[in-house]
Amino acid sequence: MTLRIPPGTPVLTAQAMRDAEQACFDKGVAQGELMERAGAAVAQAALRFAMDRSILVLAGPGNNGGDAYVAARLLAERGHDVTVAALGGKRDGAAEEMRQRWTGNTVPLEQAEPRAVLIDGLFGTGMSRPIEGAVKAALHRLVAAAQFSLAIDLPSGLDTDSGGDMGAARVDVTVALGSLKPAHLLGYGLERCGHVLLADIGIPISPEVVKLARPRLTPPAPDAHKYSRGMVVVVEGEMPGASRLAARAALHGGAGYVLLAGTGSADAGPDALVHARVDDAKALHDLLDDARVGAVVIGPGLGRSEAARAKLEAVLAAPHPTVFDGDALTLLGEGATQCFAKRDAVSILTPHAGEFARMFGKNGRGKIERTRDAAADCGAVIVHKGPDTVIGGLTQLTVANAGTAWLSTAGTGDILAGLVGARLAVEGRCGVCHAVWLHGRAAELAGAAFAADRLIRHIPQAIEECL
Ligand SMILES: NC(=O)C1=CN([C@@H]2O[C@H](COP(=O)(O)OP(=O)(O)OC[C@H]3O[C@@H](n4cnc5c(N)ncnc54)[C@H](O)[C@@H]3O)[C@@H](O)[C@H]2O)[C@@H](O)CC1
Ligand SMILES: [K+]
Repeated sequence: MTLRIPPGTPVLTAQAMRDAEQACFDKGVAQGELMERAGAAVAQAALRFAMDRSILVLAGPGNNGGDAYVAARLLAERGHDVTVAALGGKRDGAAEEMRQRWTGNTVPLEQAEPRAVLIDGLFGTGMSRPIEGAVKAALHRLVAAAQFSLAIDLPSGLDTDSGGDMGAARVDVTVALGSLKPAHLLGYGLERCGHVLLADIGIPISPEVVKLARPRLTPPAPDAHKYSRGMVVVVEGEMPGASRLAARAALHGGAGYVLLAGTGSADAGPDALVHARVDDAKALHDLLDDARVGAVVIGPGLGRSEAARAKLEAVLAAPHPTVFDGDALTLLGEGATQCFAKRDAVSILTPHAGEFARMFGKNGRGKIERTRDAAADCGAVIVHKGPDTVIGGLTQLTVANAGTAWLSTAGTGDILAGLVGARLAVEGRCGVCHAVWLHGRAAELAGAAFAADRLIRHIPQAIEECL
């Protein structure tokens, strides 16, 4: 049982999990065997927290309920006072076998009395519709009255692939079986799952999606110089503070040379930042005619005027890897897919939910699928920001719960754009995920109530932790 979810842990959708289980069955592992392992992992976790308190196990109609019956049996064998609150009668396959092997106290779900410890095995990855009135009421009543609650695989009432709410109650601990699911990291799941533990139940997994890992970074080579370290051009806009934040983040993010292309006024430091006067799109075009440029950042504070649009066009036409953020994304709006699909150079898009919806529309699918599809349509890397950032367009989709809620302050997105630019110039496309991790780690190091400026100071320490 893993107490802290290790870096790079696979994240499987409901279907991918079913496929992985099926591959196990095809190799001759019986369904009952997997269910025994799942129930044993749940019982092991519950034992840690239950002490000698009485336990109520909710057992639903599917295999999540089968796991619940196994856990109930194993806990009762250990001398615990266990009651099962069952939903439905006869089950199928291994779940029915486990129900029959349970010989202890059983009551119908809706008549169950609360106990100190609650184990929720009503629904897992098979949730297909919102939980209905009486069942939902019983679930919420019993979870609220328990001193400690633990969910098997997922809190019942979460949509596995989107983290959408279908009537879930918040539990203290969730034991994820076999792998993480998107709902452990996305949307409502972030709050409803409580502390997530991961139980290895021996199902081989080949992941399409992983949880963001701390990167391993390499220091500059002995013969490095400022240009070989990575040169970043940040395009200054109508709100120069935002682009300065991005430029300073790029400087602290490991780039060798950062050039702010705008008014050319060096009044607002730091002194290491190089200021180039760029009055219009033509001047920007000329500035970008430089093979040493490793990455361009455009969007923070850019504005939405015709002049801003002309600068954006100049950057789009340039051959350099580029981070498109904020106003650059808003200016493109619905035309984004077409525009990026025909761009040859590497494009990294860093939209928040609103910018993403303006470019790619809103539909009912989960954040992982929407990000993956948009990245594929654009031929770009997309960092779909939020407390549950999803990065699509690289070899593996990555989900990050990086940082803290204190990141919800003005300027932190500009800093991420600059940091992505720096890591892109230093390491190429793989640097995108690294930047997201460094940004989150810098937020942890910055502590409470920081202003965005202060976040930048913590980036070098975050980098040092990865060397
Ligand atoms: N497939 C396997 O062999 C294994 C599955 N495992 C467990 O099995 C779970 C998935 O099992 P299932 O696919 O059977 O699905 P679930 O047990 O999550 O639930 C499916 C059942 O609930 C019903 N249902 C769905 N939504 C409902 C609603 N709103 N109201 C009332 N009934 C509803 C369905 O009709 C079906 O009978 C995993 O989360 C995990 O706990 C583990 O035991 C490991 C092995
Ligand atoms: K559950």
